[in-house]
Amino acid sequence: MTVIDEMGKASAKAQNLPAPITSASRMQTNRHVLYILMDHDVKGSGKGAVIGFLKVGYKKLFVLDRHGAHNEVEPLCVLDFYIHESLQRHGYGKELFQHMLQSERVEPHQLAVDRPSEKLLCFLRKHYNLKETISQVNNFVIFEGFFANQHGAHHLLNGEPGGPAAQRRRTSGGCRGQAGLIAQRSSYSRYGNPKGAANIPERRAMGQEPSKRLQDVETCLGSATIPSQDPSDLPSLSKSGVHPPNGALCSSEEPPVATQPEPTDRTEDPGIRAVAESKPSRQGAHTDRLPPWLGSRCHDAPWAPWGKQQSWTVAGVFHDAQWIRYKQEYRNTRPW
Ligand SMILES: CC(=O)SCCNC(=O)CCNC(=O)[C@H](O)C(C)(C)COP(=O)(O)OP(=O)(O)OC[C@H]1O[C@@H](n2cnc3c(N)ncnc32)[C@H](O)[C@@H]1OP(=O)(O)O
Repeated sequence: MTVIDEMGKASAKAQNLPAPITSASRMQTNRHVLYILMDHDVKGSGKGAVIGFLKVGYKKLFVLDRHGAHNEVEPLCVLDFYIHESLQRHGYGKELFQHMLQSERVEPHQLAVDRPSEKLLCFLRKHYNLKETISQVNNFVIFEGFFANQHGAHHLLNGEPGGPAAQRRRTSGGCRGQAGLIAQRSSYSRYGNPKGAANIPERRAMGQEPSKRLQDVETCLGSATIPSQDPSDLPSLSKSGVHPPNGALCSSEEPPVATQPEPTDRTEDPGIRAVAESKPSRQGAHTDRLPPWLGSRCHDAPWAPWGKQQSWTVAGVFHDAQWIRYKQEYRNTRPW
């Protein structure tokens, strides 16, 4: 947990975020999956060192297509990605990302990326030829080809085999947040407490034999270290190999993440839903100005605090333009 917290802090610092968006406590309360790249061969320590991590998870989003129409989708999203400063541009990011793609069984253009940094945009352009973005009004970035695979995404929703993130999405609340996956440079391990191990037979059942090298995270990560932020602290790191010093570097003078106000993941946004559901749908609505993405009734909403404007009822649920906009904004994991 300390290692995850420290990685989250380092990533936030690298991205100039006001607070970490990845921490062990957050991993326990959501269905995201954390891939961690580790080097076991750190000379001297015997504990291994963390090189970086990649956090992904499925999210319901409203995204615009090329015609400006809203689509409600649930893509796999890249939520946080970090390689230690001293090791960037050595190919480790690609190694980790590639492992995630294979493990989740997704193509790069099927992903949505949560407010990508300039470095990540360059990375995606270079390694996956993802250049053309489709403009959105939220902070997620999607690329040309995203809508071509919606059929595949639907399959995942309906129980087709998927990667760890898809499994976690399908897992009932009881197992929520209890399993993750560690990608190590030389071996892959599942991160989880004893209950989390319940997911392993599920992988077998889907014909995906767990690696012979599968281990409990306690044996590989529990004692691992993370390189410090300052590359100058790492004199033994070479361009060709990763050799952080022995016993390095979990120390931090910052207070623990748990004591800082954590950013809220508003994916569920129950408050917004409650407001929407408490409003009755009016009968006798206008039907002549339907938005392109909805084939249903259109209302005025004189009771709305924001005044009279268009609203729609879809499958019996009240919607208006502001609500849609609101939802888009608050589905982002980075509220700032
Ligand atoms: C949704 C999100 O998570 S947004 C946040 C993304 N994370 C960050 O910005 C944190 C800081 N950056 C990093 O941790 C890393 O640079 C990552 C994760 C983006 C990429 O990992 P790396 O190990 O550096 O990638 P890898 O070595 O496989 O590929 C290198 C390519 O990435 C891109 N890249 C990496 N660093 C930079 C940089 N400083 N400036 C511009 N492009 C960069 C380039 O395309 C580079 O290719 P090039 O060297 O030929 O120009």
